[in-house]
Amino acid sequence: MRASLIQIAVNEDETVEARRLRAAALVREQAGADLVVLPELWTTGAFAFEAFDAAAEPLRGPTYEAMAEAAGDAGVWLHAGSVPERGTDGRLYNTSLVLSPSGDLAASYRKIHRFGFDKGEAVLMGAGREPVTVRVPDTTTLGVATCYDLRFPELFRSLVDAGAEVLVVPAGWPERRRSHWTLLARARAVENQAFVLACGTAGTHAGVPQAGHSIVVDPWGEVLAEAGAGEEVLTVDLDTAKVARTREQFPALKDRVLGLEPPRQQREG
Ligand SMILES: NC(=O)CCC(=O)C(=O)O
Repeated sequence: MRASLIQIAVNEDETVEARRLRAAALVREQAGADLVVLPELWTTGAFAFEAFDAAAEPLRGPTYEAMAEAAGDAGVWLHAGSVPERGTDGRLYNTSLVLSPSGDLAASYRKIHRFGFDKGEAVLMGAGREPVTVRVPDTTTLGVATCYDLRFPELFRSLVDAGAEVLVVPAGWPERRRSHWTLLARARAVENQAFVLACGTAGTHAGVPQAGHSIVVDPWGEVLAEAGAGEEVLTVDLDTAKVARTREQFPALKDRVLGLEPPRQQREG
């Protein structure tokens, strides 16, 4: 499977509409890839909280339309990153879109773990409740997660339990915590014996410099490719059969012990 991660720059001197056109052109340039990935909330920037409301769109809104056309022209599966979705309940959600080469909406995923503690996304957006996998015919099963989700291993385990072999993580991760990004991407790959494709943004928006450094990790935890800090397309050929080989040769996933008792508190002294 050839995967291309588009680490697009999100800067405030570019309008949402201009960036959408640029992203569509970048997707078209990836013809020949099997899977193309864009980052989290790349229309506004993940930290541009004040922009979410004005840029919010329905699931099949302008970003879906533009990306469906681009995926169709390129003949690729497209994880179009996430958009600020205005749900039919009127709430905002951080929603990822996965499109087939014919432009159909193959899957959507509302980010489960919202970032910001008691500020920003955590208060402005609703939380998703459902982990999502999507089958890419003739190749593999993708498990999807978004940015801050990377810190919650139980979500990834549920994706693996549902058959995921390639974990796709669009993000808008800040430079300030870049060491966590790399470490967590590798940890999720090793513990789940799966590929991790983690696609971040470049540039600076809302005063938050972005880490870039999109990364592709194999099921053994080896880094197959890593981007720099600027706008870049990272293209990697994945030997997807390596997932089954790794799980067979080092069957740690089979040694899981489920349904543990609650921790017993030892009496001190
Ligand atoms: N957009 C995000 O989810 C940011 C996550 C983040 O900055 C962190 O986990 O650290």
